[in-house]
Amino acid sequence: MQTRPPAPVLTIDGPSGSGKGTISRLVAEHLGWRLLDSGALYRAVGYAAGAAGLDLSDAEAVTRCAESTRIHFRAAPNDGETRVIVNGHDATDELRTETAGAAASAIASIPSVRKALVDLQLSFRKAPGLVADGRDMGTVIFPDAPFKVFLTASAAERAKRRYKQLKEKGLSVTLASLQSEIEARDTRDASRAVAPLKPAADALLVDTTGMGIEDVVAKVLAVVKP
Ligand SMILES: Nc1ncnc2c1ncn2[C@@H]1O[C@H](COP(=O)(O)OP(=O)(O)O)[C@@H](O)[C@H]1O
Ligand SMILES: Nc1ccn([C@H]2C[C@H](O)[C@@H](COP(=O)(O)OP(=O)(O)O)O2)c(=O)n1
Repeated sequence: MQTRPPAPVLTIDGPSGSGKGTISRLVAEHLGWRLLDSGALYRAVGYAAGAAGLDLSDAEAVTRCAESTRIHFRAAPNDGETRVIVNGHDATDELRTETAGAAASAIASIPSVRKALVDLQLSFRKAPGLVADGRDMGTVIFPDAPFKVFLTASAAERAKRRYKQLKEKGLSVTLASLQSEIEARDTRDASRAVAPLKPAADALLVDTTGMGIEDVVAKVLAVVKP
């Protein structure tokens, strides 16, 4: 019996505000591939743990929460933002805040929490292909991915982008606090023992500081060969 080769994967890793989400969505649309926003899974677990009143440093309790939380993505009508449904509740709005990002980063440093989310992430790999956005897509979850990119940009530029994005969504934030939150999250994500934020050895590094979105998309698409 012939075994079919696994569906191709393009991994897009990088720090907060480097453009992973935006670029992944545009590239997945262009290729007609599926999309995995792995950060949303960590945000969802952080949110569910908070809603249950758990101490986010209680590894056992948060792991049980990661194992039992039901997370679904639902395409929004009219090409709107994909909704994230956590235990039956549409938590999309709650998940996009910096508080949710910090909670996600905290619970993501617990190895057993990461383990609890592996099978769900692997299940997104289906024909015709997958664009996977996160911190460890190219290093841990899909190490055999044929196409890998690592996006970066200066912390100042990433803070500016996030500021504009959150303001447009009507959230009240300051540039200085965003930059220090982003830097604190970078440090925690890059220094944890398991699956730290770092480029895969075979990833193309793209510094997007000063680059427009269309230029980044073109550069990333050039990595994907038929
Ligand atoms: N190259 C770029 N130039 C300018 N703004 C960008 C660029 N890439 C992304 N953005 C904007 O920056 C914000 C953060 O991007 P996002 O894709 O959410 O980053 P990440 O997923 O890495 O945190 C968004 O508002 C997005 O439109
Ligand atoms: N593959 C992943 C994705 C996210 N995480 C953790 C670490 C990140 O700080 C948080 C939030 O990730 P997310 O990609 O949603 O955040 P940004 O959009 O980059 O600000 O989750 C992770 O550890 N591994």
